[in-house]
Amino acid sequence: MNALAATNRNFRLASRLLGLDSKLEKSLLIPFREIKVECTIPKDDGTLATYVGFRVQHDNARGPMKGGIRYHPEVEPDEVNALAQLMTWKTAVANIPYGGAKGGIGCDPAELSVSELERLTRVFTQKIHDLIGVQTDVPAPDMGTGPQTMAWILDEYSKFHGHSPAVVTGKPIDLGGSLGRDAATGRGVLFATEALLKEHGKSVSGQRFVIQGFGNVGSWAAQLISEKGGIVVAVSDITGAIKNGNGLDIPSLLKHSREHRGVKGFHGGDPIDPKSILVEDCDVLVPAALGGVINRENANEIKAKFIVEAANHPTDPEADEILKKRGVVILPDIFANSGGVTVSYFEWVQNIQGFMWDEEKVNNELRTYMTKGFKDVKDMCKTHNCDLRMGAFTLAVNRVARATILRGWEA
Ligand SMILES: NC(=O)C1=CN([C@@H]2O[C@H](COP(=O)(O)OP(=O)(O)OC[C@H]3O[C@@H](n4cnc5c(N)ncnc54)[C@H](OP(=O)(O)O)[C@@H]3O)[C@@H](O)[C@H]2O)C=CC1
Ligand SMILES: O=C(O)CCC(=O)C(=O)O
Repeated sequence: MNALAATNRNFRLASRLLGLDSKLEKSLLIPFREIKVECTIPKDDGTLATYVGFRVQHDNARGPMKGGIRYHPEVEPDEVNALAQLMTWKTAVANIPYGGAKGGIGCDPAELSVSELERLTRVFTQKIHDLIGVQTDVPAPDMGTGPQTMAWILDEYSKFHGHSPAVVTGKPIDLGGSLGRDAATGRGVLFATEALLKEHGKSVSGQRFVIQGFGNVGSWAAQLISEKGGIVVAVSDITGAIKNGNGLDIPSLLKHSREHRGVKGFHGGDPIDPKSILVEDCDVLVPAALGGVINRENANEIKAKFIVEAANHPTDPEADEILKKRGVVILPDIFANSGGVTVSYFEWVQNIQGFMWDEEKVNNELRTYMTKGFKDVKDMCKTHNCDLRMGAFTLAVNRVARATILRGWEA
């Protein structure tokens, strides 16, 4: 099942649990706007190259649409649509005043030079600048993008609209970024995991973790989990996978990964087949890379008791069913990785206020939001006698439906 079909299915299940009117259901599913643009840039060697960029704005009933921009070879319209819809539900679970959007460019950032990436980002921004804005649609980083990408978008957007730091989040601190945003998704994953484990009479300390992906989210999650006494026994990225049953030394692995552009070759563990990372023995599995990686091919082999979805839609519905029957507890993406967009919200608030918070305030507020989010999800699980994914979906869909009804349908 592709990402969009899977996301639509989860939405429809939640809608049925809530007893939503079928017309409202349909209206909540259809995106507000889908943008597709062709971005042609001169490469460093003088030849021209064309890339296709997307921005899907899913829903704005609760506020400006919000979501990352992904640079990855597999970016395609259905997936961007699914990710945009997930952002609508994620901002609603977090209870921050946003709707949902997502964007992406089909490209391999590892094969582009820094100046090619800058040209591509600027052309993309030129094509969408009229459709994004501080109160309309606020992009942020996702896979393959980061603070530098946001700085280029900010600069290009500001040429048309005047200096507008709040038009993107996840910016460099020197351009109005928030302290704590870089680590926020990983820190949110830690807070979410703490809340989940506490519910089961456990703590992070002493639990064995496996993490797929060692980019922004995976590497921060690994660092913060290990600082809390969690034992990270295996990690993978695109270059390979490594394992150490006694726990990987995460600070050394981070240093190695920065110096060698990947985890491959790290001497503090044994290399393993990256394909086996998800089925390695552990207590908590943290997928923090691509979508759809947990599916019917591997769901029966997964050893973890808990799955914390740091990536977006890592688990497809067939795997969800298999894992549920096997008693594996899944903390869904729209709650587990909401720390990133929550601190993006704090960044936007700081930009609008023109006042910078210290990092302690950012992290404390994040903990408050994540703790409240977990309680709200659990309350919905009780109300609807459902699992955590449906708890999160019913919470979100109900909030967005209420806002939509309150705003009215008059033309
Ligand atoms: N950044 C954010 O704030 C948020 C991100 N997310 C989600 O988290 C996930 C990761 O995003 P982010 O950390 O930002 O992205 P990054 O680009 O920073 O990192 C992605 C990581 O995944 C690795 N990777 C890519 N393909 C594979 C593969 N086939 N097997 C194993 N590892 C792979 C990459 O390896 P390499 O570096 O070697 O290419 C890299 O380590 C995505 O699903 C994203 O949507 C969710 C919420 C917020
Ligand atoms: O920080 C943001 O605005 C969005 C991050 C994002 O794309 C996500 O949560 O998937």
